[in-house]
Amino acid sequence: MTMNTAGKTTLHSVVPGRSALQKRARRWVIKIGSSLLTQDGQRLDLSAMQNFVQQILRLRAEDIEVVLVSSGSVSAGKCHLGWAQRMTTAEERQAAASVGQSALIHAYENLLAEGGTHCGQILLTRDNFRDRKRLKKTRSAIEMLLKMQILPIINENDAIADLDNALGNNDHLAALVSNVWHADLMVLLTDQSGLFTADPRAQPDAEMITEGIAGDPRYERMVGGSGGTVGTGGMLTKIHAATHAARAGAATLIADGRIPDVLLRLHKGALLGTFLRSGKFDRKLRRDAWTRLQIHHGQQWMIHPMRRVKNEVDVFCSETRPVTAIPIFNGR
Ligand SMILES: Nc1ncnc2c1ncn2[C@@H]1O[C@H](COP(=O)(O)OP(=O)(O)O)[C@@H](O)[C@H]1O
Ligand SMILES: N[C@@H](CCC(=O)OP(=O)(O)O)C(=O)O
Repeated sequence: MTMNTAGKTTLHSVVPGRSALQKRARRWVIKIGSSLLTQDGQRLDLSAMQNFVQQILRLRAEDIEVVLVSSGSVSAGKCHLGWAQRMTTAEERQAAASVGQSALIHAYENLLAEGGTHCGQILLTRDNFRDRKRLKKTRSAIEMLLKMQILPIINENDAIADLDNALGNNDHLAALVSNVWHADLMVLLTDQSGLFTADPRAQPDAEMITEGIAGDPRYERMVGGSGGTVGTGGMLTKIHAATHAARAGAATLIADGRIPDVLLRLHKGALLGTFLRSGKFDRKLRRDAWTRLQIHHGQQWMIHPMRRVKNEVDVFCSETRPVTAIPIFNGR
């Protein structure tokens, strides 16, 4: 913050830090990858699922709306069918997804019932995002469930997806859902701490990126494929998803879902994982969010209205001596 001789206070940086953004995000899309939901890519890991469900219920108790995008149907189906071998045809994958999806949703429903609530399953393909009418239908399905305090659990409809309508991975699906539903934050939970400068399985000395801008072209050169046997897209689909979600203003967090209470800690502003800002959201914040400034005059704090000039905030003060100013975000 600087002050010129005319007694004009200019606040140069009005975009809050990631911690503040995490605390303020009210609409979360949370995507959980197969590697976190299954034990070694085999049967569903019910205790891990219970842990995620409990965290989501606690977020909801804090007035956060949550939409869950859950992978796991193909792995669960393979296990149910006793298929140890690798699937070779698209039809086998479809069958595994069909069987596994019902097991997956049954497990979620049982876990949510313990918390006195339900889930609503929504299975989508690319077709559901093709035109305005179908987009509206997708959004209204999500919103109705939320209004009824039911947790929407979304997956790709792999049982019927074909070359024309397949999305291919749930990172992409989570980004589409974030855009349709106007999420503030998309959390991609995976089996690594975040995005590293190289695949940490191949390069153990790679460093984690803690914060950046979604769409930064340097990230594409850092990622390798999926490291495990169950995940599909690796980090590449996650950074593409972040770029996509950012277009509608959602920030993305890529974090390790095995960290105890990871979602709750993120909500408290903890600096875990990789935070990828949406440039669009930042611009919107500069434009809309700061409504007044609290300014320290002598012994008193006073509220000043403010004036915006381009992307900066100007405040006229009656006094010429330096002041301390705290921006007020949307009235808070
Ligand atoms: N630059 C990178 N940073 C972190 N992980 C990476 C990177 N490049 C590739 N990966 C791999 O991506 C994997 C996570 O993606 P994936 O297996 O598809 O998980 P999920 O099932 O959670 O979507 C990691 O286990 C890791 O080996
Ligand atoms: N729709 C598929 C998951 C596809 C997918 O993106 O998997 P992952 O990389 O583990 O998140 C399933 O339910 O098995």
